[in-house]
Amino acid sequence: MPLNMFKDKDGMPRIILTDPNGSSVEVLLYGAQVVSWKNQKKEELLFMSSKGNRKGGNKAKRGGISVWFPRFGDVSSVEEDGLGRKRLWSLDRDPSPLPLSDNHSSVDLILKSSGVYLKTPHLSFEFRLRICVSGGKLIMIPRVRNTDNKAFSFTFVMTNYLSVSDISEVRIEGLETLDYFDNLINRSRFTEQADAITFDAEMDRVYLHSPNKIAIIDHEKKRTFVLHKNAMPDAVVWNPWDRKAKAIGADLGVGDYKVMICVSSATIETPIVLKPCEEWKGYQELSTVSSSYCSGQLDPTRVLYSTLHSPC
Ligand SMILES: O=P(O)(O)OC[C@H]1O[C@@H](O)[C@H](O)[C@@H](O)[C@@H]1O
Repeated sequence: MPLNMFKDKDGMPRIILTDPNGSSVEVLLYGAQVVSWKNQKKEELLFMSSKGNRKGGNKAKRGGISVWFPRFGDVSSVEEDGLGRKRLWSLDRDPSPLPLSDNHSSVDLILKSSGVYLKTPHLSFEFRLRICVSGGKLIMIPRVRNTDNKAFSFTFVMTNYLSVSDISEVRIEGLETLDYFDNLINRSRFTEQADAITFDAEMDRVYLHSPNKIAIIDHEKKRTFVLHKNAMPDAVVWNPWDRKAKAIGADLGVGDYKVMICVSSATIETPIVLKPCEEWKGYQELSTVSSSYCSGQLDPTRVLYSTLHSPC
């Protein structure tokens, strides 16, 4: 299936995957960041910042999908915090044993600790990421292997910046009644009381033990994103709203917060622990359905708890 690899104007290797129905995904090898996901009609489904690159040695723009590994938001270890997004990945020439099926386009990437420069070199891992577009769905399968002779623990987040028409018209279903840490109130723990999550101010929450399907409903666009995940029990919901967007400044446009929502697959509360040679495998699938699937018509048992049929 078509895979087009080229260098962009900054000399950065990029890959474009196109599936038979015309959907496409674009990936930067720097940080293994997905910077575009387009449907058959060539509409962009991911948000990318209208401003320049991030600060602090990260050569990528804010937006798309990127992975936080081996630490998420860990101020005690700036070097390890989001390490995977600050390095150049390689094509994985030996991606077995994941099976492949027809009608998809995929790429396998790898980041090895042996190729990663650290001031405090004590990590030993192989991080593989399969990115696949199939029937318009964007599937990402991360795998982390401990290549050390002692146990290794890590937290993991797959940050999904979704493009929405107007954040005030967005509703998230699947997180109601869950406990969450509120990052805006010193990570205090609360229980969600609302029927669904809606937005009228900054939000930065880690929902715990979330179901494996979450619906992000864009009323104005009459489109619902379905986030389907496995082995990542938490979900981060983030929108900076106007004040934080201004404070972020350099890599986020002032009005960008209105047309984006971050809903991320995560494992934060309980870090993953791998014994020597053990491997962890996650799964994330993003798809869209039309508004017939929107609020009030969501069948929670069918939608939120249905099983996965991965083509990748
Ligand atoms: O830095 P990313 O991956 O774009 O994540 C989006 C945001 O997610 C939030 O949860 C964090 O508190 C922010 O600091 C972060 O910027």
